[in-house]
Amino acid sequence: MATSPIKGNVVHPAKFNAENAVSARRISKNYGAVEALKNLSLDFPKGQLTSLLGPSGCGKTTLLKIIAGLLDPTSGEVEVNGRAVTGPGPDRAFVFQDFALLPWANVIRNVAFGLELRGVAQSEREDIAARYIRQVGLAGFEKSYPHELSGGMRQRVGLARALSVDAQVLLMDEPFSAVDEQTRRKFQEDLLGLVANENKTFIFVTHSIEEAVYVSDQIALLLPRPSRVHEIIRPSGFRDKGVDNIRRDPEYLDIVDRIWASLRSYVE
Ligand SMILES: Nc1ncnc2c1ncn2[C@@H]1O[C@H](COP(=O)(O)OP(=O)(O)OP(=O)(O)O)[C@@H](O)[C@H]1O
Repeated sequence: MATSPIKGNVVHPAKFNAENAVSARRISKNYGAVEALKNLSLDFPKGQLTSLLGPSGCGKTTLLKIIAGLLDPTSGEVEVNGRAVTGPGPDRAFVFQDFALLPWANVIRNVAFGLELRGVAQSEREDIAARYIRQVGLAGFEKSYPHELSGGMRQRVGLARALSVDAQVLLMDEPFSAVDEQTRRKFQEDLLGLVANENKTFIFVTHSIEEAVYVSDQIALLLPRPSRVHEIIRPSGFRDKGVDNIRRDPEYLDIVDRIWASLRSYVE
């Protein structure tokens, strides 16, 4: 198992030395006879975005749910800021693939829902929700209902809800898979802005190699089931070159190729 950064990438020293917000240690997870994860260890640096990338069914969602505290590992443990995870907690927020919005509640109530569950007073939670609704580009839609919104807008509501509870760790399970390509690219750009400005730790599951390379400070390549970390890649050289230049940057293209070379054996 190689868990060192791929040689040849320029690693931003400040980012490389960052402390870890989340550490998964020797995680195994069996579903009956199915071994999903086996002895998987991975650190998630604070304030950075780590993507989990790997063949379908390798256990990415399982790992995310274990970190969220929604699922117990068969063995091993997860620490968030040095404290062992024993269940869901306010330090982590989950952005679901299917948005998980309340159909009977308008946008502001949906965004404020996490705060409502935490007992925050209505005027305060609506102020906070309104701020994040603006931040994700949904100003003017506060009173709309989920069925009146496009898939991309619903995804933004889910993101605003996760941001508004002010969790330090955001867990995102293929958050952009249900939207069209243009919307997806815009989300990816916006996500880079959030990572830069919000000082939160993002853990991001995606099937897309290009998406992982575009948005990530760190990419963990997982092996097929029973899964563990095959390789850790830290793209860094193109991060400051502007969102429009990333996709034609030689380092970006090189990393995309190398990941594909690594993963293609599992799909052939
Ligand atoms: N509740 C469950 N009961 C039994 N097996 C399960 C359960 N949940 C997941 N699995 C199995 O565990 C393995 C890992 O599943 P998981 O959903 O974590 O993978 P994934 O990498 O997220 O998949 P994908 O990329 O297709 O979304 C798969 O083989 C899956 O069939």
